[in-house]
Amino acid sequence: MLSELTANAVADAETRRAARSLVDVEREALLRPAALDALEVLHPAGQVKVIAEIKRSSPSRGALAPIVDPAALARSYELGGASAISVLTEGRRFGGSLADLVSVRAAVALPVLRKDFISTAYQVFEARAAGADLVLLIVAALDDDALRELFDLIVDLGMTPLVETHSADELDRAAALGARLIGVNARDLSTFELDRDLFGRLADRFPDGAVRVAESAVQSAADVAHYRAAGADVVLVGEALVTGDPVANLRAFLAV
Ligand SMILES: O=C(O)c1ccccc1NCC(=O)[C@H](O)[C@H](O)COP(=O)(O)O
Repeated sequence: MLSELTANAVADAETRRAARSLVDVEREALLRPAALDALEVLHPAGQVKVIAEIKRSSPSRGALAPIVDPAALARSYELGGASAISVLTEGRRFGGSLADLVSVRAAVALPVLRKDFISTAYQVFEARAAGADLVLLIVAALDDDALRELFDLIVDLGMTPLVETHSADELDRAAALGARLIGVNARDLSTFELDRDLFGRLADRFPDGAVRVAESAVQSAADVAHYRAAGADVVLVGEALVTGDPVANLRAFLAV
């Protein structure tokens, strides 16, 4: 599933590239105002922080919510106390787009994450051109050379890589990169199985000084408390926010 999602994302980026060349996208990326400092915003604090996700549908759950106005949802997230917004820009299985990211960027003052299956420099330049401050890199989808190249490009463009892992070996690879914002996704991206305890089992392997992000499987404040007790600085939440009351849920999560 992960290799299919990544291959589809590359094919879709190639289609966009036929209309908008790498040179054009690079120019747009370099003309953008500087990215927000997501590491400063997500820095560990006395309270857990939330990255709130715009997620219309998913391979594991199908349609989740008919989000007609992602900018309005992002403003609700900001009102509810989210520290950053994740925008799923993958179109085929998640129903997202770069247009969603552009409208969210214009609507909020928070850092915005491009959440997609990134494996080419073109996709990174697209992210910055659309106004992203953070870009997701999924360790399982990239070999070490690609991971290094994309990580360095994201940093060179002034953005922050969120390096996503799902095993001890992947966490070690993220640490070797020098990643300072590292996620452990409870969801196995190939089988869709959820393991809320994975974060806790890997928590000791995070490098010193890294911001620890627990991704996926938050349905309630109790789940946030579970991740927090295991050492999470930040939780990344999608489904529970798009299917429930985003402001009320965020406030409940932040009260943990
Ligand atoms: O959500 C999926 O079904 C999925 C399947 C395959 C690859 C990625 C997938 N989701 C991306 C994410 O990691 C989540 O959207 C994100 O962590 C939020 O998860 P949740 O709060 O459980 O919606």
